[in-house]
Order: sequence, then C-alpha cells, then structure tokens
Amino acid sequence: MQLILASQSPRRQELLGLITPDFSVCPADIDEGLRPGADLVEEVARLAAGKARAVADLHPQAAVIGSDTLVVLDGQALGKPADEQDACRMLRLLSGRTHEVMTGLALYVPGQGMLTDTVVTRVRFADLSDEEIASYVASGEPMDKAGAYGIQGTGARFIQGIEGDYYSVMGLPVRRLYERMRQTKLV
Ligand SMILES: Cc1cn([C@H]2C[C@H](O)[C@@H](COP(=O)(O)OP(=O)(O)OP(=O)(O)O)O2)c(=O)[nH]c1=O
Repeated sequence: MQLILASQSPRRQELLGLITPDFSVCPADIDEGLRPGADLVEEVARLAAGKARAVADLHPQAAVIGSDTLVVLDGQALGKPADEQDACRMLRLLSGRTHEVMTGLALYVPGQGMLTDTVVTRVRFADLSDEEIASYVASGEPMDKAGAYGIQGTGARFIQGIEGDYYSVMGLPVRRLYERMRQTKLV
C-alpha cells in the first residue's frame, strides 16, 4: 500500500526514513488554530488527524501519516514564533524552566480508519542569558519551530535534560509510529 507523509517538515521526513524508505510526501494545508479552552493533548491529536485527513481525501487508496507539535508551558501553548521578537519572548519564557512538548500523531489506513496518539515529553531548559537568546535568534534556527528552538540543532546547548522520547521533540515519535505501523501491517 502507498504510504504518504502529510508534512512539509524535513525533520519528519528524516525520522520516518528510520522506519521505512518507501513513502512519498504531500504537505497538508489546514487551519492550525487551537480552540480556546480545549484540552491541548486532544488538540494536538486533532490537528495531526486533520493533516492526515486532508491528504487522505486527495489519495483515498493510500495510508497517510499526520503529525503536529506544540510546546506547552504552564498549560499555555507556544506555536511557531511570528517573528524574531516573538522568538526571543518564547525563549525567555522557557529559560530555567521545564516545559512539555506534545506531539500528535495520526495514522490513517484505508479500511482500518484513523488511529491517533499524543506523546508528551518533558524538557528542562538551562538559564539563558539575553546574549545567548539574541545570538540564537539571529541564527534563524528558531523561526520554523514550535517553541522557537530545535533540540536537534544548536538549541541542543540549552537543554539540561529530557524525560521521554527525543524524536517526538524533534517532530515524530518514532517508536510509537513504528508500533502503529506494525499493528496495521504497514511494516
Ligand atoms: C520543539 C521542536 C520543534 N521542532 C519542529 C518540528 C515541527 O517541524 C515544528 C512544529 O510545527 P508543526 O506545525 O508541528 O509542523 P510543520 O508546520 O513544521 O510541518 P507539517 O505541519 O507540514 O507537518 O517544530 C523541531 O524541529 N525541534 C524541536 O526541538
């Protein structure tokens, strides 16, 4: 069966490649707005399923994977930064604190329906100086990433520890997806 990754994220493409080389990519364009007051564990799974659904509607014979990542501090979601100032604001909030990275995962398989999961990882940030934040933001790395950092990039310097799945923070919970793909006989 054809397998499609409904994502434009190069990290997700790289991570799915750790499970199988046989997939194509078709980014989903959906409204990623969060419903005010809604439970974020459910919201991130809903967004992942929305991406998978949008691509499955175009390719009804294919299995489709969708994913979405939110950085959550004190119950508030931080998405991607709007601009450099917003990236600095997010990094100042994360400095010296522990936050959660929630990654929604959806797998649609024709004849088997949609499976959804949310994987939660706790990430502890070191205390960051204003200079460190300014130079990191000037590097451009934070701009396309939830919470304005990339654990797999030079953002690694800010991480004191994590509890949970590193790959989920990067964008795709590899083990959980592999389990789901085995369960649905895709691998
Ligand atoms: C926290 C964190 C996020 N990210 C990235 C993963 C996602 O690409 C991005 C979160 O935005 P998403 O909206 O989840 O994904 P996306 O728009 O990049 O891709 P698509 O919707 O097409 O799948 O942030 C990292 O690369 N490293 C990190 O440490």
